[in-house]
Amino acid sequence: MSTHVDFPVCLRLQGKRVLLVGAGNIADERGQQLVDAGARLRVVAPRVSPALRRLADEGRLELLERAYTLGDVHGQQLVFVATDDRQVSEAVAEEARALGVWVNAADIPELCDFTLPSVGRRGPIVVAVSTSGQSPSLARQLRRRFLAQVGPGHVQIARLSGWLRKRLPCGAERMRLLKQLVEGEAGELLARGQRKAAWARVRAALESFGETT
Ligand SMILES: C[C@@]1(CC(=O)O)C2=NC(=C\c3[nH]c(c(CCC(=O)O)c3CC(=O)O)Cc3[nH]c(c(CC(=O)O)c3CCC(=O)O)/C=C3\N/C(=C\2)[C@@H](CCC(=O)O)[C@]3(C)CC(=O)O)/[C@H]1CCC(=O)O
Ligand SMILES: NC(=O)c1ccc[n+]([C@@H]2O[C@H](COP(=O)([O-])OP(=O)(O)OC[C@H]3O[C@@H](n4cnc5c(N)ncnc54)[C@H](O)[C@@H]3O)[C@@H](O)[C@H]2O)c1
Repeated sequence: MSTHVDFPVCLRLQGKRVLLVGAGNIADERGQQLVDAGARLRVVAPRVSPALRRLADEGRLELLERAYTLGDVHGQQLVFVATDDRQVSEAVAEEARALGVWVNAADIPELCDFTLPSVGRRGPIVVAVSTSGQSPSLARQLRRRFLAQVGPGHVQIARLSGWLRKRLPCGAERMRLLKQLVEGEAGELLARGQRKAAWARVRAALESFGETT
């Protein structure tokens, strides 16, 4: 039995050049997620799903309606392949590897430099479950279960924390305050949906911000 474990990262794809080869069922969701993440996406495929065509019409991705050809990976920073032709996936992965560009081939682990976890989102919170390639079905089931535990209060805490970290100078005092926001009373109140009471606690904490530094 394989003992390897995959290493999780969260990529910041804003403005990055990403190639997606294939534009069918699987590519559909990938394309949407990549565009949402701000990637400069180029899609290459002879058959194109209506959703990907719509994104192209809206100018959110570049569409090349033709088969993959050697050279397509050149200049790209990340590559996804989701075709129904194993030989094409192999050719794309080979070109990517020759150029040192990371590649994911849907459902073909041996061609993957990275795999995709099962992902769910609530605002800025991302729940991602990987089974290191052992059971994608289990990854999906666990992801659904974990995501159900993330409530609107958690999203508010994350957003509030993000807002505060932009405005308060970093340092021990800010760290204490932001930790308190999650672990203390304000966090509990927000998680229970008691926004007004939570805000009162946050305001009080903000008023005393800096007093102990
Ligand atoms: C999580 C998810 C993300 C995504 O694709 O977006 C994803 N597969 C999903 C679903 C899914 N895929 C498959 C089934 C059928 C049941 C089953 O096999 O369990 C289901 C379940 C379903 O469809 O319900 C078949 C399958 N998948 C792979 C193989 C090849 C092999 O195992 O050798 C085969 C057999 C093909 C065959 O038999 O021919 C391989 C991979 N699939 C991965 C990711 C990577 C490892 C993830 C991990 O570490 O857990 C990895 C290694 C490479 C990659 O694709 O990146 C997505 C969940 C979407 C969601 O959350 O809704
Ligand atoms: N991860 C998952 O959850 C999952 C589930 C089902 C299937 N799959 C696998 O994903 C792959 C794609 O499945 P699908 O349902 O999206 O297939 P699909 O038939 O809907 O789409 C295939 C796409 O590949 C394109 N293509 C074919 N030859 C090409 C070439 N030479 N150059 C560029 N593009 C080319 C087609 O134009 C089409 O857009 C299959 O290998 C399938 O086994 C993955």
